[in-house]
Amino acid sequence: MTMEHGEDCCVKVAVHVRPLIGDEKLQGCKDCVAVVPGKPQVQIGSHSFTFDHIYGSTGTPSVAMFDECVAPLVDGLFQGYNATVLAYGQTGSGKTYTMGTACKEGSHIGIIPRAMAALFDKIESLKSQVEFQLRVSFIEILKEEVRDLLDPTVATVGKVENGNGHPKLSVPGKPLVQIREASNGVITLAGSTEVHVSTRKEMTACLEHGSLSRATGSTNMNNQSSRSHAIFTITLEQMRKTDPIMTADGMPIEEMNEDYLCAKLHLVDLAGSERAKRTGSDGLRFKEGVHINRGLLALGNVISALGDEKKRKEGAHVPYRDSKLTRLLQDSLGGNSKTVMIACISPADTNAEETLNTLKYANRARNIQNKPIVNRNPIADEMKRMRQQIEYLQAELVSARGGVASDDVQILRDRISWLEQTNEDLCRELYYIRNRCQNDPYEPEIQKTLNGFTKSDGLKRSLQSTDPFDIPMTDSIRGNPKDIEDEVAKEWEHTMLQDSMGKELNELNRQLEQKEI
Ligand SMILES: Nc1ncnc2c1ncn2[C@@H]1O[C@H](COP(=O)(O)OP(=O)(O)OP(=O)(O)O)[C@@H](O)[C@H]1O
Repeated sequence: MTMEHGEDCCVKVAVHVRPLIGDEKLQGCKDCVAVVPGKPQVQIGSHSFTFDHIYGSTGTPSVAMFDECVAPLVDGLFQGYNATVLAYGQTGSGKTYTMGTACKEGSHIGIIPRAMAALFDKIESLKSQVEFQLRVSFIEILKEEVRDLLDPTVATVGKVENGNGHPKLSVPGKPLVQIREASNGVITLAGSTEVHVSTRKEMTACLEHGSLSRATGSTNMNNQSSRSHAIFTITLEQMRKTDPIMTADGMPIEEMNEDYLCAKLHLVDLAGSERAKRTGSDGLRFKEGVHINRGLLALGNVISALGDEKKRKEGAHVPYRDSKLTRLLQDSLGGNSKTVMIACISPADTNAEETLNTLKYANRARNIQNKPIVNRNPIADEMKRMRQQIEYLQAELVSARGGVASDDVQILRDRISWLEQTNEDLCRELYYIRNRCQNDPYEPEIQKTLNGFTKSDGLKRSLQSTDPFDIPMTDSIRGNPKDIEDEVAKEWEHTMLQDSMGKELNELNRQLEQKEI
């Protein structure tokens, strides 16, 4: 994916102060957090911090949080910008409540359900001009393992209160989800289920289904404590028709085009930082706590490295590889994403030390600079760049040779025009085939056949989206295997063609560079 508006933009940090809750009131805890009226400033003891927004307590009412912090990110998705919302805080401070990760019908509405509503409202208003495809994935990082919460081969066997945090039965030998970094630096998850959804109801079902599979357990600090970091990701693909550009006398300069954009929204509910003494954890809970704290420490180190202007200018190493969490959030922190961190805090005086730590952590995150970019078809962008380069070279040559354009450059120019046209056709066809796969009852068979091919992981994953709520196919409703094989072969041929076009472009680029010298 390529850069269109590579302007730096800081990670925005909001603080959400929850009210004192039942146990804290029973223990006679006092409120030790003060919000300065009319300012996004919070005080605890002698410490004072300014953030982008403060919600709850005497700050802005929590209901404004979505509109001010998250709605602009949802809008940005439609312009092709990736976004991340990250809830951070001590155990029991309200992260899951704020994100709405454990959403149930009729319960408090958190950020994720509201983001879904905003997304579908916008799709509804644009669907006459733009074609949309939506996919969701939901994973958790538990003890440094990435688990697929939408895995259709995993049977949820009911929530185990005070249990071992694994209320799931997985198929033995099934490989865990792998974190991969593509050559362009984009982080992908190999082997995680991506579910195609077309309604808000379907998306909510994915959130609820995945939340049920998430590892939770009871500790002294929270009787339903999340024992893992959970990431719910919404991928929005758009195919938009752009009008032809005309000259003043009505001649088209550029033909009507199809613009493809793809953006991801990561909604992250981190596990809470905790102290074994206070959570009363031992055995398995203690081990989980050690992993949670290790991941959060690694995240803190990444935030420190990115937030320190001097280190950033010196190009200091950012330790993304120290944990799965930081590796997965590589794009969200210091990368290609518009990011909002919501620091959740408890106002109770018994939590004052942890609250102060959360505020210090969040304060450092404010200094992180990201470079959000518009994510569109990279080959088309590369061609646009080459076309400009050719035009420039041609003009140079024409003036140097007294008005006669070089044959070589003309040949390159024709070749690029052909590649541009072919690429556009392929993209369009690929998009429609994917669309058909999604709506076609034969899809599982296509996927099965696809699995037989040895091809790049990226394509495989993009075609392997499996709906966990699908009813298994019976033999009688399966498609004609010959048609399916033809379909798959066609798709495979497209991929190979695009691949070879990419290589050819690189070669053309190299030739042009030589000519420039
Ligand atoms: N803003 C709020 N208003 C009212 N109650 C809240 C609020 N935030 C959190 N709570 C309550 O506080 C308790 C702890 O919240 P929650 O489970 O969201 O914490 P958490 O930070 O996700 O904890 P953990 O890290 O242990 O998973 C819950 O009972 C929740 O209902």
